[in-house]
Amino acid sequence: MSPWLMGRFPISPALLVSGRAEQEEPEAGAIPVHPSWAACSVLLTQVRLQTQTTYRGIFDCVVKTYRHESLLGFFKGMSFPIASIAVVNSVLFGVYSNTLLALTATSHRERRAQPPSYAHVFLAGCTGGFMQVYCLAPFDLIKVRLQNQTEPRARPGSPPPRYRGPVHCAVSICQEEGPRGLFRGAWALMLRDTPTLGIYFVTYEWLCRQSTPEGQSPSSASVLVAGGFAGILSWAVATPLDVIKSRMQMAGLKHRVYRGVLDCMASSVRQEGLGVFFRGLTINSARAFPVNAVIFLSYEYLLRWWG
Ligand SMILES: CN(C)C(=N)NCCC[C@H](N)C(=O)O
Repeated sequence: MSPWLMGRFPISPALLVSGRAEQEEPEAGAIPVHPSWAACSVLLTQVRLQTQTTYRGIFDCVVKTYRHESLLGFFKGMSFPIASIAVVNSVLFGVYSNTLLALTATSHRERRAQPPSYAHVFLAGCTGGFMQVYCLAPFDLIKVRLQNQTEPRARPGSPPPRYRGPVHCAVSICQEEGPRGLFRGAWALMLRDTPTLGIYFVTYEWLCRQSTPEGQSPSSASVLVAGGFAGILSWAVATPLDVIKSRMQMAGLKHRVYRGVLDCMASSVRQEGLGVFFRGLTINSARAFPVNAVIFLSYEYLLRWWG
């Protein structure tokens, strides 16, 4: 067994009380912890909490998923986001940098001596957010559909899940809902990402400037902290529309028709109250810090090498 799998996350109260965390074979209630599992489970839990009403919270969702679908259940729908992450982030950061270049006529290097105005940073961030929607929308839809499949792994005699994998999911959506079906929820995604990515880059710039002497480049620690907080703040603002986006993406499958973003908002609030907008907020914010700290550090290093 890999050393990572040896670290257990003892879910059952009996294990917590007895402190018997080190056991030979995983048993119901004890979830093996692995970094990749942790990352995937966060994404899956977030999507399920936002679109399904059967879970009482993060803990309940993790335990039920593990019991019904085993450890592999947490990796559902992950191959597409992993394959697409480089493309989507390149579009976002590429459009952001080039828009800032066009607006300020200064290169990345010159920008430390002549920092761009926050209005320019906001505008460039919004443009990046708007443009990334075109490539993010189909990948995100497929991820949400696959992560919402709660069937356990195929066993002889048990009905197969609706989608057998990402390619089958994409082909089925095209056949059943038309090619435009792949862009279901794209309006909500655009409304989510355009302003929040403006906020994301402004927060990052502001925090970097607060912790860096004038004219100097921010240290790696400043970049990590500023990137992490920019991620948390932008996801906190984005969560209400993230819930609506995920529900609209699932609507085609459930043959549920929303007349638009406002209709989806109104019907979700009518049925579940205002709290619906905050579903997945904790988990979104928790994953946002490490993910965005690393994203900004990579961005800064790449610009220093090539900028
Ligand atoms: C609030 N939003 C939408 C963002 N801050 N987006 C940019 C962050 C990208 C990163 N892949 C992430 O998932 O956090």
